[in-house]
Amino acid sequence: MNVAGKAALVTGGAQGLGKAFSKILLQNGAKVLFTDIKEDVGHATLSEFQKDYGQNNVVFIKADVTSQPQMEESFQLAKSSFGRLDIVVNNAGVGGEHDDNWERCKGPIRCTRLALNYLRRDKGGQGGVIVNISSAGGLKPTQYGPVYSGTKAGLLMYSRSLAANSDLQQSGVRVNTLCPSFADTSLVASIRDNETTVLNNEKAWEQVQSVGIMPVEYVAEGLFELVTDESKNGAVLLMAKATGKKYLEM
Ligand SMILES: NC(=O)C1=CN([C@@H]2O[C@H](COP(=O)(O)OP(=O)(O)OC[C@H]3O[C@@H](n4cnc5c(N)ncnc54)[C@H](O)[C@@H]3O)[C@@H](O)[C@H]2O)C=CC1
Ligand SMILES: CCCCC/C=C\C=C\C(=O)C/C=C\C/C=C\CCCC(=O)O
Repeated sequence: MNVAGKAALVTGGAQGLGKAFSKILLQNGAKVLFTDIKEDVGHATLSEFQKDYGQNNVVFIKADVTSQPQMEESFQLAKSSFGRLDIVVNNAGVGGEHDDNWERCKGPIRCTRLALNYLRRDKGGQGGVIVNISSAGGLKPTQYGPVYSGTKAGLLMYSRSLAANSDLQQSGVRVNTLCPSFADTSLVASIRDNETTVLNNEKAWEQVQSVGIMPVEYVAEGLFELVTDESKNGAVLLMAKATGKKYLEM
């Protein structure tokens, strides 16, 4: 897929990986609507992007992926702003080991289901691609983040199962999963700063340092590949500092 002139919706795009994903799409000529719950950070990112990529090529809406009505509004706004929707990146997510963090899995599923109403050719769309942001922790156990790993594994298998659906394939929609190891964002910094509820912050931070931290721009290259390479459906791309990009045969 050539993303020039295409339209994307990215959740949690105000900062971190979501900002890097939005940026690489804009740099390559796509129009991007990004959502976030952080209104001030979202508006600052919006100004930066509008200056660099054009006033009409980027839109921000304060919207929470845990809210069905707010996400319905976000999808409608993307369609009315750009006249089309081709790419959806389910990125928004939080750390933390609370029981209710199953929303980390439910939020992207909610948004994937909404996305299908806009992308499917048999629903008036033009086909397209959904990329769900899981984690390396969705593929292998993270001893200090069992709820985190469990929710990310759930999202991974949801995405793979949907991608295997023949009706969806015929309707022109691809579904891929990106599984990064640690990247340089506030989510990872919150382990170091003791601001998240992993099971043991000190030991988890030691693990982060031994595994290594990737720049967000590098992870965005993986996202871009999953969006643009039309041979990829049901693909699972693991990215880690030590091993680079690796497609998994599962
Ligand atoms: N940073 C890392 O090492 C890795 C992160 N991930 C995943 O990447 C995604 C992005 O994480 P980071 O950029 O690291 O974190 P971050 O904390 O820097 O950025 C996440 C953004 O999502 C927003 N957000 C959180 N909950 C939201 C909600 N309910 N609705 C809308 N927006 C919401 C936040 O306000 C924030 O702007 C997450 O799904 C995370 O689990 C996956 C693998 C590695
Ligand atoms: C440790 C739980 C982290 C909770 C949330 C904060 C950051 C999230 C980062 C990621 O999603 C990356 C997660 C896991 C990295 C992959 C492997 C860790 C295990 C390493 C090993 O045992 O070899």
